[in-house]
Amino acid sequence: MAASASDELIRLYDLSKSFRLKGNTITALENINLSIHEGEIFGIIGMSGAGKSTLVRCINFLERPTAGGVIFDGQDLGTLSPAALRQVRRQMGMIFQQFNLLMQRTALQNVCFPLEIAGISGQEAKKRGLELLEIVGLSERANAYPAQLSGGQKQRVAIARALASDPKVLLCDEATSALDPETTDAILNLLKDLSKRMGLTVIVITHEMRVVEEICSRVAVIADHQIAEVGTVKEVFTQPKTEAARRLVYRVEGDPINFQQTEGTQLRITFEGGDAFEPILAELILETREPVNILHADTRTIDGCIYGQMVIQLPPRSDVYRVSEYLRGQGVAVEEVAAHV
Ligand SMILES: Nc1ncnc2c1ncn2[C@@H]1O[C@H](COP(=O)(O)OP(=O)(O)OP(=O)(O)O)[C@@H](O)[C@H]1O
Repeated sequence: MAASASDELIRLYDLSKSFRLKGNTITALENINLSIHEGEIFGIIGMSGAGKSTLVRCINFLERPTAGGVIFDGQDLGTLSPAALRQVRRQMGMIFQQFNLLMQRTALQNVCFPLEIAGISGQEAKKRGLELLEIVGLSERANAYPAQLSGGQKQRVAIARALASDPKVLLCDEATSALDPETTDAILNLLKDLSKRMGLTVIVITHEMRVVEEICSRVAVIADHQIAEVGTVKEVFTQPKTEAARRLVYRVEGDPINFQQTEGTQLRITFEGGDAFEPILAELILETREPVNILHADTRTIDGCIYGQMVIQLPPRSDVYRVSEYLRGQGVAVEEVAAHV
């Protein structure tokens, strides 16, 4: 669904950021233009050093852009007084890879901290803090100290704390990068749920493609400090247009496959949104009685549909025509990439 201009929560315009370091100028971001809509989960991906963290810190003006600016909910942050900027920042929660909890305070006290700073009374802050811990599924650990919590639990506390000021957007800087895959899934589900239930806009900075696949609706690829590509996750992950996006999405440059030395015939199968490949291959083997060997697979499941490529090998003297026709009949594109007898 196309977003209307009124859906826009954040606009970055002509934004550049450079740092001065020992007489040298280091460019972190160059001429970034980006619009983020209310209620969406937006991913920002890029190689290390591309400028992702700087971008997120410019969004909430922890870093002031060197040129261009940020419009948040209709207000140009560069024009605000320090007090007005502090007010706006309260609408932008942030979570980090290392959680950044206060170690001498319990989970509940951590969540209450921003409420107390905002002048809310102890009793009221405690009540709200407990509600927030309930929302993130951690009520029973309210009195535990961070050292007594697992990584996933610490991140839940950090999320509850970030939600305390009732923000419009949650900025997540590599928020799941220190977590194991199972805990990552649990945190991603929580973020998805919060976005859906509270209409929260979430911006996810990550180097993990699967995080973007799992929760984001749109994604921007940053390369060499600029936006290389922006689009829906489906568009960017299935048909990356730039080399930078291809490198990230496929994790390789150019054509990743070279199995010229392998015996038999190799077929490249391209999936463009059909059902999972396991049943297709199982049926293929049953139907044609050919022993198919998977040489390479780089596929992704998005919205329950499969995209990407796979190279299969058939032994010498196989009925390649029959196998190809069977696969085409299942709606996948097939192309012979090598044949050796
Ligand atoms: N405070 C700073 N002073 C000087 N240079 C900086 C500063 N912050 C970032 N940079 C530089 O800006 C560039 C972008 O850094 P940034 O941390 O935004 O990249 P990143 O994409 O988040 O990388 P990573 O994934 O490794 O965290 C890098 O060259 C970095 O060294």
